[in-house]
Amino acid sequence: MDAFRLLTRSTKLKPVSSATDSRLPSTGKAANPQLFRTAESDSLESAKNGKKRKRGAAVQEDEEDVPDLDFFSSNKRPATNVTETAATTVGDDKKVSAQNAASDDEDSMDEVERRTILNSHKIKVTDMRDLEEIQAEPTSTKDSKKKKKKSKKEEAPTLSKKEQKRARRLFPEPLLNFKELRSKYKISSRLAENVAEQGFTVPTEVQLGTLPLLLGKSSEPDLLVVAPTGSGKTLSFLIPVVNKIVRHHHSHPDEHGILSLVVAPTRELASQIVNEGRKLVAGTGVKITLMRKGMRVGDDSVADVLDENSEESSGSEDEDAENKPTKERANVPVTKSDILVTTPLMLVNALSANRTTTMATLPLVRSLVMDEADVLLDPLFREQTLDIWKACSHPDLRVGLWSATMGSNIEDLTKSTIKERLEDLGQKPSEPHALLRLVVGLKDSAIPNIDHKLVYAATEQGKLMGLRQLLRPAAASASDIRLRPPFLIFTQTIPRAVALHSELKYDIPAEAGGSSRIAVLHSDLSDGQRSDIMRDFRKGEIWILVTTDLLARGVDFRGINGVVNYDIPNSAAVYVHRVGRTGRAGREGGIAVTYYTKEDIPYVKSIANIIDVSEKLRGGEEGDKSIQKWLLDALPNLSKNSKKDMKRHGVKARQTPRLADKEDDGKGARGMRISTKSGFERRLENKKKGAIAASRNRKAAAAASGNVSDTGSWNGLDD
Ligand SMILES: Nc1ncnc2c1ncn2[C@@H]1O[C@H](COP(=O)(O)OP(=O)(O)OP(=O)(O)O)[C@@H](O)[C@H]1O
Repeated sequence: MDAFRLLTRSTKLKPVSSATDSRLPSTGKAANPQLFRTAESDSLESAKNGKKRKRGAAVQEDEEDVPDLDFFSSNKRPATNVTETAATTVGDDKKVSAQNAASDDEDSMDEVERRTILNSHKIKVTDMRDLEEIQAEPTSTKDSKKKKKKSKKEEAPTLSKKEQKRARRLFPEPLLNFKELRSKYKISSRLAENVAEQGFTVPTEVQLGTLPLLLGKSSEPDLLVVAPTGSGKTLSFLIPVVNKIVRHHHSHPDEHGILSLVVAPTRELASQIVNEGRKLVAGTGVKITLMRKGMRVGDDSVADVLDENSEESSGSEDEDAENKPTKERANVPVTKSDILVTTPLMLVNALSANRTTTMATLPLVRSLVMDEADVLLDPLFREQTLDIWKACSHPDLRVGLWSATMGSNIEDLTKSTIKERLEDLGQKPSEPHALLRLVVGLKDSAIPNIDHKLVYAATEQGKLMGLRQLLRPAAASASDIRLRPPFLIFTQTIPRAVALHSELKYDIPAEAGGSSRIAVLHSDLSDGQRSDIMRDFRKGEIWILVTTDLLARGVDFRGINGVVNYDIPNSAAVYVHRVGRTGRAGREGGIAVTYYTKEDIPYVKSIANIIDVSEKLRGGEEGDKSIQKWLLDALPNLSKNSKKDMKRHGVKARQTPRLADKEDDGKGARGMRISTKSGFERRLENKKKGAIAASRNRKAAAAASGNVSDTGSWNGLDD
């Protein structure tokens, strides 16, 4: 069914060419999910891949005879780790050999090849530690290296900032194709099969860069990753996590408990990660669970464990646990899972009996993944996230922080927390390891494969009219925006999302499915309602979803064609995440429409800048740019304090009516309000009111003079 055609009703629109159609995200996967590449790296990679394929056959044969498990038997990794080799690089990045860690076979690339590939995919890897720390690191087995390091240490103070930067830069071996996961990085064969079953053809940039770092022979680093929205970060952190657990199960068959934690800011994202994880763990013996209220997860002596499979299939365990009185809760079984995926508050509550006791520890956790790490470490979630981090008390814990945006304050916080945690523990990790940062593309920028439309709508009414044009393309001739469902509409607050949904719900014609095609999703709904709406939107039964920033981050609706910022986002980072819900995995043709009004003008510059950078990243002619230089120059800059205030509260006049009413007497807020009745209901009501008023007037007029006057009018929206 063509949703767009139905929505256009009988209006005659220019037929959309199949060429345009085929560029829509909803029409399917992109041929290549990579966002950045050059002809040079393409040919180099295919040359390497060609060579690999030939060898791959031989590797495959070998593997037939080798029992899977051998790869994971307590193999103490060689000491040629990223850290120590990074130390030898000071002042001479040509000698960077950290990258060689995974490349001691004949296939390994030389440094020029690695640089070429990494640079053309815009991948930048940096050792984040202080130079002194890099240099002071305990050495490997070789004395010569020791000597070398010592002499480098002496040289360090003389290095300029630029030289230090260069010294920190690393060029690790990239992953050329998914087969290498097995042939070169020796991941579990079942896990490799599960990856292959997903049918991906080429690794995305973030996979190409991070998987060798996390799976290579070097000591696994702590890792900060900044990579574009929709670029496949989930797979990048899940594959190593699952593989590490498979290996752990073989080396420590008696150790059971939560070995990996994945923390995400929303329930929707956490549940999506579990679904992705389930595809990867099938048949590996690894279990992955979504944290639910009432689950017991801490360092608990209760031996009674809950079988994950039965728990997942019945789906009633959490409700039961929640409803149990406290006394009985002590007997609620401990969840039996290797990977727990959770939102911060839910886990903190579970570990501290809703903040009534000190936090229990999670002593077995070896990997802590923070997805959307910048928001997890933002003031809103920071305390909870840090509590969880510190509750992971194993000295060999590795952390991964992943997002499409990451402020430098997050990097500093990460460094200090890693230090503090080890000091508090009074123990050292069994292997020294690095803290690396990997950035794909330009930090904090929007993906280049979508079209941005920044639309001045002057007033709230203007925005509503603009949106109606998108919903009913009958009037589309007035604008050049053609947004086909499915799409998302973001508002600043829950009441505005609810009101906008009511306003629009009868705008979809009955023959197109009527009001069931549009829904609203926000955090005031019950968990069940939220899951149902997510399911129906994914299934294509809901075409337009009005929501808040609850869905701005992480959620992957593969084929959505666009995003409408009905209310401007509170920050540039939120813009990057919201618009990143379209254009996933390299899909072309996604559109991001942002409306702004008079009140928004002070806040628009940061968004205009993001659009400008994204269009520059995309390349193309100067004339193709949607943000003209004069606009950028004309828009006012926002002070630091106002930015902070905006980030916290959004546009003041759009805050929830009560708060805004208090502060400005309600006048401003009224102007910014979206009616909570649908346009249809309001029209009916106004008609009725008009009819009553008209009849009253008629009676009065007739009584007075026998004339008829028509004063019945309404101030609703034009449509
Ligand atoms: N190598 C690949 N080739 C094609 N598609 C891929 C590949 N890797 C992942 N994907 C798909 O890309 C989509 C986006 O992946 P994912 O949700 O992990 O993105 P993300 O980087 O976490 O985005 P966000 O920053 O928005 O959270 C998913 O549908 C995933 O299945």
